[in-house]
Amino acid sequence: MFKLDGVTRKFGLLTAVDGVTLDIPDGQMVGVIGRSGAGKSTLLRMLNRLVDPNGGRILFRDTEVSALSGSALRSWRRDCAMVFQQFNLVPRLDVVSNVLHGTLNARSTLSTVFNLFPKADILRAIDILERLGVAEHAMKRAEALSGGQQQRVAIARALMQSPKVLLADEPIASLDPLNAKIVMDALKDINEREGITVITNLHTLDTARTYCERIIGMSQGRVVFDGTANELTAEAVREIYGTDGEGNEISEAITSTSITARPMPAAVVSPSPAMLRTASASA
Ligand SMILES: Nc1ncnc2c1ncn2[C@@H]1O[C@H](COP(=O)(O)OP(=O)(O)OP(=O)(O)O)[C@@H](O)[C@H]1O
Repeated sequence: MFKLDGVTRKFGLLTAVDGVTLDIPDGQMVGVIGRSGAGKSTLLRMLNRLVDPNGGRILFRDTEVSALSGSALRSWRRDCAMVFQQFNLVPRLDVVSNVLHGTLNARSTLSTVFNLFPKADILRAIDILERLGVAEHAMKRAEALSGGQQQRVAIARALMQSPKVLLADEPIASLDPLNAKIVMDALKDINEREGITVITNLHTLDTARTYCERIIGMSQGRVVFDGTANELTAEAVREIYGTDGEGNEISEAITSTSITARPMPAAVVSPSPAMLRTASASA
């Protein structure tokens, strides 16, 4: 389990994450929501130490993650894999080699330079690609795939590390609703079948509601909501997202993709300019 105790990150005078204290049991699927700039990415990046906290402690089981350095830190980054909004694949490299690069940390430089991978690893990579429904593209260059396919390859690369935790930083923000659904289904499946803890930042409230057993709402670096989808009342949503600056409530439709396509309520067919500003600020 993760234990975060007063975790803080400042950038100059700005406090991006402000004294976050949380316990996350193994095997949970957690969605982190909040307005743009609320501190979601910084929080996630501190968990695998892409960003160093400058206050508080992060523990995973018996390991103090926030104190790791050198090879212990590299090993933690293997255990705590991450996927990103922009996939971060090597575009001109074929899909299967991209996935095999998930084993890079564990391999010698020489075998990496010559792209020499053991047969067992190659078969495993193909297995994982098959499970994610993209094995037929194994020999294509990553750049030839659609966004949704590339994100599934990125997830395959993360799984190749046999992680204990999978972090996903806005994994569907660049995808159309159908691909967003496929990617979220894949993350949910990994969480349920393998018991891997999944912690994902999401811009869209309805996605968090649909997929995450636990939702953490952040505002100005602080956790202002921690509960289930059912507990996420209109009042809690208001506390997380605030108002549009003119006192109007933020409509849930504005924090929504249409993964679960719903008719737009009349009130948001013609949103006010302030609401549009809020929506694009959080897009
Ligand atoms: N490397 C950095 N240097 C300076 N400021 C930063 C840095 N990273 C983040 N910030 C600031 O910290 C605050 C929180 O940023 P963060 O990216 O964590 O928010 P977020 O909730 O993930 O937003 P978004 O949904 O837009 O990605 C923002 O004000 C941002 O500008």
